[in-house]
Amino acid sequence: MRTVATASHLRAAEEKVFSEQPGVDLMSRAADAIVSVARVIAPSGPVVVAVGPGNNGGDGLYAAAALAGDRDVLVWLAMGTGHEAGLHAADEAGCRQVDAAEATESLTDASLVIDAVLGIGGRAGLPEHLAMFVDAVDALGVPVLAVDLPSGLDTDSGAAHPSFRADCTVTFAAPKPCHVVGEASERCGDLVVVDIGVPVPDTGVFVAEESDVARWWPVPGPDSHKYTRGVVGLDTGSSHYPGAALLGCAGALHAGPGMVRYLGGAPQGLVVSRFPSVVMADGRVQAMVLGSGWGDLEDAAERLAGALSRGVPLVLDADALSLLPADLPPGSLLTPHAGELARMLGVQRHEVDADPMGKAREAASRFGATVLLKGGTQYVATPSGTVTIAVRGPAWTGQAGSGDTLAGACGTLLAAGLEADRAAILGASLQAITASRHPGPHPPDVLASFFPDVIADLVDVADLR
Ligand SMILES: NC(=O)C1=CN([C@@H]2O[C@H](COP(=O)(O)OP(=O)(O)OC[C@H]3O[C@@H](n4cnc5c(N)ncnc54)[C@H](OP(=O)(O)O)[C@@H]3O)[C@@H](O)[C@H]2O)[C@@H](O)CC1
Ligand SMILES: [K+]
Repeated sequence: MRTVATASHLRAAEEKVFSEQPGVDLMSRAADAIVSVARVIAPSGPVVVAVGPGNNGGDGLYAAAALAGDRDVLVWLAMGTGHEAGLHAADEAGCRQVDAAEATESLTDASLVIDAVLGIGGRAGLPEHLAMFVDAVDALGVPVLAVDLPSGLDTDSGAAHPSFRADCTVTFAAPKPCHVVGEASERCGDLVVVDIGVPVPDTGVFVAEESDVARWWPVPGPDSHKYTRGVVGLDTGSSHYPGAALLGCAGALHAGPGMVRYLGGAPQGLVVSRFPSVVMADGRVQAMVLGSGWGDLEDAAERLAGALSRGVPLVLDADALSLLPADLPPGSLLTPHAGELARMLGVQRHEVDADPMGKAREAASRFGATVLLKGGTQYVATPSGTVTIAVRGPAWTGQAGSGDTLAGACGTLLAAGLEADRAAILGASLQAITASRHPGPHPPDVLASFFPDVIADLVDVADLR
């Protein structure tokens, strides 16, 4: 996992470095990293560097100077001025300064555009002349390497302001919110996080990576059997929504449980004919999943009370989220989407949309349980206040039933003994990674059927480390 830091976190950390190590040259370290990545993306050919007035531009100018040793480098002062010492270095190294028209014309031959206009000091959006340049870059498909972040984005949010669209972003010390949440994260391309000697501040916000999923996945050992691997009970679905039972079972089974018991109100024959390994008899379970596809079941409160009396961690999804008891069993997980979270907190949906991380954290604190806020960006908030953003996937998973399979998968992971936050991070990330590796409009149960291959591949790679 990586810590996510805001612009002000980073500024405070950088100031500390400057006060403790006067004269330290962070900019040249940043420039070295940009040059290394630029050479990988575009080993030869002319480079156009769009430069802004601040230190982000300074990074770009020193990188331009280094690249000019063996290729044509054109420098465009996109805001009219640039970092003085960096500009001197670029001039000395033979970079050619161009105006907006020449920068745009030169795109036809360019192998790479380096966006060093604005970084963490930038205000969101782009002036008209830069927006036109970005349109030209996009139209010609020239690869873009963004320095720190694609200029135009707001460092601290996922909002889709007019901005560069990078193929790769080289950022320093830690990912910022714009790299990992919302539509902004889609503009960053591949993210390379470089250590330039600025210590990563403790923010309590993290982003999960595929390697975390691989390392934390509960792989059975030589002496494992079905009860040690974990038995998950599903009280999901109903006669009105029998499909939810199948979707929950699909998610739970394909995440690798020791056993799935189906204890809900959908026709048992339906479940067993589709999933013959699912056991219909009640008995011992190590975790329960409740609520998906309940609709307005008359005995919902009794069902929840019965599950609570087992004293095992619960995944409470969908309709069970409107019945939250005062005391949830330790290790329980709530899996609302934004609308459900708004209802849980008694606020409007737009308030959740405006501050999804804050609202997920508020709910975790209020209900004393881990909260997985589902959506394009998935937040896992714990009662202690930490928030982890799950691995992001394509929007193919935005469809009815995805939440039911996800709740099933999280139930399997809780039954395996994982803490609720790990179970949520792994379940949500697994679904996203699977959708990335098997893109297309697969229904949620079909997508879940690819989980085993993806898990096996992830775990195999982890074994080799
Ligand atoms: N600190 C360090 O040690 C290190 C920092 N590093 C690098 O520095 C970057 C941060 O540098 P920074 O603080 O100079 O801010 P930066 O993003 O270059 O922009 C500020 C300038 O842009 C202007 N401006 C802003 N928005 C605008 C707009 N929409 N339209 C037009 N103008 C706009 C703004 O003008 P003002 O607001 O003052 O009017 C100001 O002149 C960071 O991202 C990283 O790349 C690395 O070298 C590692 C070491
Ligand atoms: K930039």
